[in-house]
Amino acid sequence: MSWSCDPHFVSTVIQEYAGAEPTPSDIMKMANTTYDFIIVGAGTAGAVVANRLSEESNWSILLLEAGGNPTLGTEIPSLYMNNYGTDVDWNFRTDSQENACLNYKDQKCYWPRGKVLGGTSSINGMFYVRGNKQDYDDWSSISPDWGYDSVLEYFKKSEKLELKDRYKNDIDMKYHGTDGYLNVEYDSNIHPIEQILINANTELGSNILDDINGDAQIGVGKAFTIVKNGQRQSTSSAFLKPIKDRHNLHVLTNVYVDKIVFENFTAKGVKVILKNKLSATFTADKEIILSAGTINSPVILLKSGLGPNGNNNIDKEQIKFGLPIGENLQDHIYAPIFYKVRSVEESNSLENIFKVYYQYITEQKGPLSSLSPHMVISFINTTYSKSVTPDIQNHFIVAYPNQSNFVDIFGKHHLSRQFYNSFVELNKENLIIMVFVALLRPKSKGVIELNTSNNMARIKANYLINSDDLDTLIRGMKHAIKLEKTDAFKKAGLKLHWFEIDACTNLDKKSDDFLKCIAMHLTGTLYHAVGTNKMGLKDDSSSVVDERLKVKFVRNLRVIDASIMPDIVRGNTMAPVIMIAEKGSDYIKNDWRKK
Ligand SMILES: Cc1cc2nc3c(=O)[nH]c(=O)nc-3n(C[C@H](O)[C@H](O)[C@H](O)COP(=O)(O)OP(=O)(O)OC[C@H]3O[C@@H](n4cnc5c(N)ncnc54)[C@H](O)[C@@H]3O)c2cc1C
Repeated sequence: MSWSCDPHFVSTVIQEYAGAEPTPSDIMKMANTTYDFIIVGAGTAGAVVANRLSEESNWSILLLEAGGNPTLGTEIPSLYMNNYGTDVDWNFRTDSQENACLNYKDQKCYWPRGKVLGGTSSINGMFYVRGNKQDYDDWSSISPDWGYDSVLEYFKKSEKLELKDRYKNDIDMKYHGTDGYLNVEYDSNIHPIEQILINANTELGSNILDDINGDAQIGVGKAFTIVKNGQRQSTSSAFLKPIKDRHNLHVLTNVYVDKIVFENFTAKGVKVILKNKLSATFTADKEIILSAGTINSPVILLKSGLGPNGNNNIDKEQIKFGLPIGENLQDHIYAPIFYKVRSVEESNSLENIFKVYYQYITEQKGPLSSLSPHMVISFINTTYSKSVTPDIQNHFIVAYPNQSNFVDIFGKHHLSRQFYNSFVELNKENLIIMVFVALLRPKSKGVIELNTSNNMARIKANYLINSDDLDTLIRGMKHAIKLEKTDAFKKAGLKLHWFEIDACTNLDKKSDDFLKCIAMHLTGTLYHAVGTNKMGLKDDSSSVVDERLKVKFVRNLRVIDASIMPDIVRGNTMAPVIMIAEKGSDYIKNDWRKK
């Protein structure tokens, strides 16, 4: 194909991180251009794939994103939860749950997802955690290529680890890269509250981990984050911004991809819908890569007619295959345990707010620039303490007195008024620590379906439908309750606090039934949904993509994002998605360089 460069659309228009929003005449012009590759979704994975494929200067790449450009809110680390419910959030809600989220409006759980360049890496909590070695060794039954030793090289490839001097000797660089695009930071300053949490966890038997992504995972420590000089490093800022001068990459924002267009079982292009409802088709000579995430990648495949029963509302001429698209949905849910201590520390006084913003604007330092004091995490195994694979992960979230943004956040989740009001009341004169006790390997699985009334996703999360999951959560909650008896918590005056939940009021607080009730009513999610386009062996009828991430039964179509995970990893999911994107890009390069 002859590739001529249109200066209006070259990726230089990203300027900082800005993609171009096409006008109708741009679209007509571009729709007549055939690209080598089209990537759907400039999110966590899509931005990485766009970078790696455009390294081949004779390939032309079109990256399409439904959302717009990053905002101030997406760039300031400690404001990340303030993005919930804004224009940069898809704002999904699950179907009503039977066993979970019972204290939320209509028993629906809220699922934020990034609708912006960088996708969910632009609105997430920035924790850089890779999971357990065993996770990947289990995936190696699909192909040895996915075993830990192999994927470690891809984790390292994207990473640029920044270490403060005093930590240099504590980190084994065998596990880390220093030349990648993604700045990963280990904040060496330990906040006094973080120190209390580390001390309390060690009293309960946890080892201190200097490196949660190193040799061992079980223990307690501070997480690494994707922050650089006090600013978020989304995959947009890390992987797109530095290559804005590459002329073979076009990045378009506010373009919604509706479906894949096939000819003779071969993916040929994508049909898109613009903000003004205009539609157009872009074509690709080599491949289409779906990186629209766990919810929307399956939706696009379902709308394209590849799902179970060929899916109802598909044009008659579309091909029908019956792949198990949308199944195998897994997520990390948590039950919260609350601690309180009376405190006069006032973070919300006007004077303090001015000081904090001024410090951030002038120096990019201070409370807005990092996730401290929320950075401690711990991994435990609740049945066998010497195990190397955890079943519970704990996050520790701190609310200073009168911390109004937590209240906003509960509001956006549609938690009940009763809970919301009692949290505000308690938070007036108390610092609150929320221990999010998260289940790492849920047996309950959900499904993403196509809602034919609006052509959007229908999320059947099915949380806690397998009773083993509740049992594991309860063991985790009991562990978190033991923190109250530690010297570290006693010295700090931290006391367990149970919020009144009507359905649980009459239960004995020491009973499993009470803990079950709390877990089912105050369920939260770490927002780690994965697995809806499962990777599997060729003859595995429960899988959608093969070990090279190609969609089965068709040609020139791949999925590269969180949806391909066969089983959820035992840790946060962003770093694994970036690894998957690095690896998937190499598969594409190897396949097409040969031709
Ligand atoms: C609030 C929150 C906090 C989190 N915190 C952490 C954390 O601290 N650490 C961690 O490891 N993980 C965290 N996660 C999870 C992690 O961020 C995600 O698992 C990961 O980013 C998913 O990457 P992805 O590429 O699969 O999808 P995404 O990053 O969501 O990318 C999908 C992209 O496709 C675009 N898109 C979707 N549909 C279309 C369409 N039809 N047409 C065009 N474009 C489309 C989207 O707008 C988006 O840009 C968090 C998630 C959330 C929501």
